[in-house]
Amino acid sequence: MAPVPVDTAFEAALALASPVEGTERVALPAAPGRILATDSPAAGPYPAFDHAAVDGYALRAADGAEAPVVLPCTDLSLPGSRPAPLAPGRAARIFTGAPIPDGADSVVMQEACAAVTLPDGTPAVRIGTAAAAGGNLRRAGEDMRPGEALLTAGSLLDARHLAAAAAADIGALEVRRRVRVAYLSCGNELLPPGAPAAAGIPAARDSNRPMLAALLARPWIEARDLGIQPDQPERLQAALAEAAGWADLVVTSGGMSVGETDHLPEAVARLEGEWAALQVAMKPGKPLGLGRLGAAVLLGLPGNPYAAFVGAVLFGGLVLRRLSGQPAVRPPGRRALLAEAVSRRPGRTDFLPVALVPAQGEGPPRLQVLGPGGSARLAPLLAADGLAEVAGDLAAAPAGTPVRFHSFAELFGTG
Ligand SMILES: Nc1nc2c(c(=O)[nH]1)N[C@H]1C(S)=C(S)[C@@H](COP(=O)(O)OP(=O)(O)OC[C@H]3O[C@@H](n4cnc5c(N)ncnc54)[C@H](O)[C@@H]3O)O[C@H]1N2
Ligand code: MOO
Repeated sequence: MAPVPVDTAFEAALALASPVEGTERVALPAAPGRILATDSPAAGPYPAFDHAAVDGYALRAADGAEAPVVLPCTDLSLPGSRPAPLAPGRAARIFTGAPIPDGADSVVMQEACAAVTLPDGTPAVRIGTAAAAGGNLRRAGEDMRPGEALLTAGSLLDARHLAAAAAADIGALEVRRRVRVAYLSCGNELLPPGAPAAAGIPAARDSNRPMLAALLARPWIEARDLGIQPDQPERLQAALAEAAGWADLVVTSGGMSVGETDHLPEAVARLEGEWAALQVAMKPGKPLGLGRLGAAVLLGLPGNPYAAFVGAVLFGGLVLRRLSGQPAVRPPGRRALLAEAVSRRPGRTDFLPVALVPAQGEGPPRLQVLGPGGSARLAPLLAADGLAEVAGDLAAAPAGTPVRFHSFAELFGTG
């Protein structure tokens, strides 16, 4: 089969997924990290009422237009109380956040005022600077108005959304149900870290499940670990059937290649699922399985740990975003330049672990490629800031070659 370009593989992955149906209403404390299901307008005005922006004195601007002026001041407005209407020609002591008394339309900061006493003993204030209409006060609804568009469906709810929702008197939000993801590793040679190996049998530590568990540890995802499956079609079939009965997405790693021990395609076929074993023109991550089992999307990642990581963040991330109802587009990255030459042949798109070189002046960020390449290498990732995508059609990649830089924040969906 001819290798498919990376963009074709992204499109094929996207075409398999559609947003999960089902929503739930959650109170704000349970909403962070969930995906908003419906556009949510402001429920109340923010600010909720006209209030003072500073500690000082409320008055009619007209009464303080020409400073200095002394105004009787016997009224008080405290936060959390309702002040009496303010009579003309008078001032009211007011504190930050307290309601503006009816009649007042200006606040003068206390630093520009002095408390004085009139000859008859009445408390008064000497206003030292001219008052401006609307000065030092915040009007109800000047930031958000009830009914006005506020939160957009598909948003991953973070601190900004929560602050705005609460301020606009939204107590609960309609979010999409969690995306259910089941994942497993394939391979007789695999053992979990720390598990004792059988005497004399070389064992490889399963790093792909912990990697996937970490990527899936998001509030909008419900993940189920289906363990390590041996290279036996029946066992794989049983695990996949269990996964597909529950999950929206099933992710496997290993068993994707062409050897006799690679049983995944057969297990999917026996379950009457669809399965396309793509050869993607990328390095690493050439073998990629895309399919469907019942209602679940199937994503088959290569076993090699770096290849599995790249496939998981690129294709897994895209499918997950689509399933979750978030905007889902091919990871865009941003334009950056290779700081040094990379040896390559035209044909496959490279995904390389890179570190941002500290900026020197203007221009796109420059990237240092880390460690020797190889689809099984993990150590170079540890010092990386993201992945560089070197376009497949480039015959060579000298220093200064423009690439797409995918930050880990972008790839992990946290940026
Ligand atoms: N004759 C060919 N052989 C291979 C080809 C090919 O085109 N022709 N492609 C190579 C490429 S590229 C890749 S990538 C791998 C993909 O193989 P599989 O997906 O079938 O993966 P395995 O064979 O099961 O394992 C490969 C490698 O990775 C280790 N592994 C597997 N799972 C895990 C895990 N969960 N945690 C850590 N390490 C894992 C496994 O022990 C092997 O070392 O095929 C090439 N071969
Ligand atoms: O495509 Mo494989 O992932 O190079 O090792």
